Amino acid sequence: MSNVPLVRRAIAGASFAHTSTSIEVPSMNPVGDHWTPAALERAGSTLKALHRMAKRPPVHIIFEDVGYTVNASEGERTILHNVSGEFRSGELTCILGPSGAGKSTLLNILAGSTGVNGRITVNGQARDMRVFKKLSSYIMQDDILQPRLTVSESLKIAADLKLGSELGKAEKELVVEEILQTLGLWDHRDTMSQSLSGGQSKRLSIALELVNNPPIIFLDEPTTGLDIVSIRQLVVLLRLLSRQGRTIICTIHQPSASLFSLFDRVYVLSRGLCCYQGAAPLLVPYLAEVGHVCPKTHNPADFVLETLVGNVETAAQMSELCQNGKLCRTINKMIRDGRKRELHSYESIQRIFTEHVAKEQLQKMNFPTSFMTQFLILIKRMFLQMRRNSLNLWIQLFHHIIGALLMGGIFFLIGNDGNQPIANFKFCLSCVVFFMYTYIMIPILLFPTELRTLRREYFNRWYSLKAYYAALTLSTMPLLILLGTLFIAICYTMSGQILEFKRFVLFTITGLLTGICSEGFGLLVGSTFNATNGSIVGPATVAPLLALCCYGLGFGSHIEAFMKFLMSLSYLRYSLSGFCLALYQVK
Ligand SMILES: Nc1ncnc2c1ncn2[C@@H]1O[C@H](COP(=O)(O)OP(=O)(O)OP(=O)(O)O)[C@@H](O)[C@H]1O
Repeated sequence: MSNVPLVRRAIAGASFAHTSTSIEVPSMNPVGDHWTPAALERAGSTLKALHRMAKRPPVHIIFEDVGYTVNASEGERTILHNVSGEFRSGELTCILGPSGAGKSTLLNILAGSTGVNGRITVNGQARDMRVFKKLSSYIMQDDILQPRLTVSESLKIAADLKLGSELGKAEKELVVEEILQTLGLWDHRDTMSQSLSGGQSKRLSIALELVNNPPIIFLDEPTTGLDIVSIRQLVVLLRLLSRQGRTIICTIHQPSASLFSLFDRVYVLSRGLCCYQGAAPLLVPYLAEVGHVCPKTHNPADFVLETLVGNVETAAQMSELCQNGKLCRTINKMIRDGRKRELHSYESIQRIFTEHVAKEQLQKMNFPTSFMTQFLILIKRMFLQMRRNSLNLWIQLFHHIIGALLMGGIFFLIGNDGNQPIANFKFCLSCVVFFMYTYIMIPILLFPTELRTLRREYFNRWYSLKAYYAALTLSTMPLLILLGTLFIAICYTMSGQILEFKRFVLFTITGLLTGICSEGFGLLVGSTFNATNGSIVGPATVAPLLALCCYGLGFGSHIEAFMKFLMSLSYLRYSLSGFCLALYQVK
């Protein structure tokens, strides 16, 4: 990291544009060491460097009378009752409240969920989701990282996808280095994501979204599953990032007293009502105003939650006092800091995105990179992960070899025996069943896990679904072709079929096409159901297709029109015909 200058004073003020008196300088750095001179220099320099890279304008969100209703089994249910509030750039805000209060719902709405009443403005202008999506990142509670990529590989791929041609290769590498340093992941840059600890994984999730330097970051329960030390490290890190002008909003469960004081702004929700909004130190006096005096030795965060859970009336009372979020309690110093001076107008944000791109182009350009670039990066990532999952490859290889040997053994040399056409037909049917079940079950079992990563990356506009689907389908193709051909080569020869090149190729193509169609069907099931339900729904759905594929054998031409229609829906029927024609069609 010789290319990153050491600027000690950055931590003390230069890069902390919004430091206010109520907030102390954190006592630990993001990697958990005490603030030794070296750590100060390292954090200061990288923050400054990140700041230099930060070309995004600060963003200030105001929401007014936001209501959200869902259709539940018991009828319409209001989750948010016309709440208001504001989140400012340069501040770390936490949304606090008892379980079921509506915290995640509010966060999702602010991040872009639709079907909401009320008004949301960004820097004083009505929010344009097209622009807002490019400004914000959402880090989910149960983020799944790419398990078989190292930390730096994951970040490089994120940089390639999210920065596109905005920066050159060398600059992207510098950005990756800086982020790794800032987030305390430099020493773990060559560690596989699956081997990271909970805190490190969370930091990597943040690092991945920091690559394109979004001015707004939403985090849903970022501290869940972490120990107290990791939680503190994470919150300190979020605070440091907010100091560079970012708007950081997170939901959180019961922060400790010391952690609570690290937040600049607290937004308390209960029963879908805003009960308090403002500076963390002003919460205790506010509670006293409504008759709930927090004992000196008590954690204010615990106290407010206990008060709200234990007393149904209190939520309404507190909500009335703060006008359901319209009134905000701030410390004078925070206002005096003059956040206005660096708040760009919303038009200026739009200008940043439109200055190089014509408006019509912008409408089409939903993603930072072209379809082809996304496809190439994704397919490379998929191949790399596949290559590293050698156990999976061995299992699939053995499955195909053992399956082929069994099939060849059962139907040994029946292909050349003119007395056994039915046995040969059964051989073809067995091949249909093998390709169908093998390739349906792989995506049903594996895709639900992958789907969580896909949701995060797609929601954060890394790539289009078209590019992902194309890469996913093509990435499995080489293995399918290789293993499918190996399977057919073994059982075709063992079962004594006619050794003609054309017949063998047609037989193989039929098997491979069956596998491809089954994989597509498996993806449909895998993206709709979880692995448990999918492994019931998948086989249960293809069983009728299998029955339809041999229905009508020996009926002659007397098949009802309706059954003919149903039979035509079974892709397995075409597979069976394909196998039989390859073996029996006279040239
Ligand atoms: N689509 C939906 N249908 C029915 N109820 C819903 C729906 N979405 C959310 N809810 C309900 O709305 C309430 C608020 O949910 P939300 O996930 O926002 O709570 P939360 O404050 O984040 O809770 P927790 O801290 O436990 O995660 C909950 O009672 C939840 O059951």
